[in-house]
Amino acid sequence: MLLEAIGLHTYYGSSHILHGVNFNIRKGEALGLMGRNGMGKTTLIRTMLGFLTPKAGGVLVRGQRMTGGPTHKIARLGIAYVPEGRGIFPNLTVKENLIMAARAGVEGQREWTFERVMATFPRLSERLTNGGGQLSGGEQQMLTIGRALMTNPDLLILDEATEGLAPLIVREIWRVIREIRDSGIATVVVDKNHAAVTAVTDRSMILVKGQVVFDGPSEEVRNNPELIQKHLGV
Ligand SMILES: Nc1ncnc2c1ncn2[C@@H]1O[C@H](COP(=O)(O)OP(=O)(O)OP(=O)(O)O)[C@@H](O)[C@H]1O
Repeated sequence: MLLEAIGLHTYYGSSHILHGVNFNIRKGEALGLMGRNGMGKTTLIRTMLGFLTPKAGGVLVRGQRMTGGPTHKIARLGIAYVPEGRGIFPNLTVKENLIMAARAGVEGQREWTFERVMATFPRLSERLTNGGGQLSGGEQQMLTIGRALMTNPDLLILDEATEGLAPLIVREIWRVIREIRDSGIATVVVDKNHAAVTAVTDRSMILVKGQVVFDGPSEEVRNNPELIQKHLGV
């Protein structure tokens, strides 16, 4: 198992957000994490990455106990995170942003090179000498994903990667997510678009008020309009 959470209870101050959440993902698996606003998706991710320490429950990364972090050690175990909003260096060029992030994966793999990232994001290859801060929102999102890929992760976690972007860019991001999945990197995709999520993932989880109400094949979500209406519908 790449990443596993057992019985997580996470709080912000006195608000109890996660109520005994179990989570797991294995190598190469593509998992959709869904639920309406405020149901705890980001809190779950942030707890598993060590940014938050749960009051009860545990986090295992590659079978090692990593509850509460440290986050940099979890990242070094091959877990890359693309947070909501963006994480780039605005004063560095696109090329510098990418090169700075480069490293071999946990098993020494270097499949995601600068050249491969360029081939995946042709748009970025036209902006190499631009500062990160000069890019459009969509391009910044691509650069954030590109930086994550440069670390040759075994698991990539994408939190609302398409949020607020133009339709054309959104389509391109979904294409890239598919490509990443097909390259064998495990992915956790958090997104409001359940049709798109279930189309690119094998398995889906649905959170309601900090509890897992569904964990099963994405196909089952796709074919169950009632489930969608009840837990995901607007
Ligand atoms: N830093 C914080 N301090 C206090 N409460 C918070 C904090 N961050 C989130 N919350 C609350 O925790 C709950 C879960 O939020 P979370 O961001 O995990 O939900 P989410 O499912 O990711 O939704 P969204 O799609 O809105 O990001 C919400 O009620 C939110 O208001």
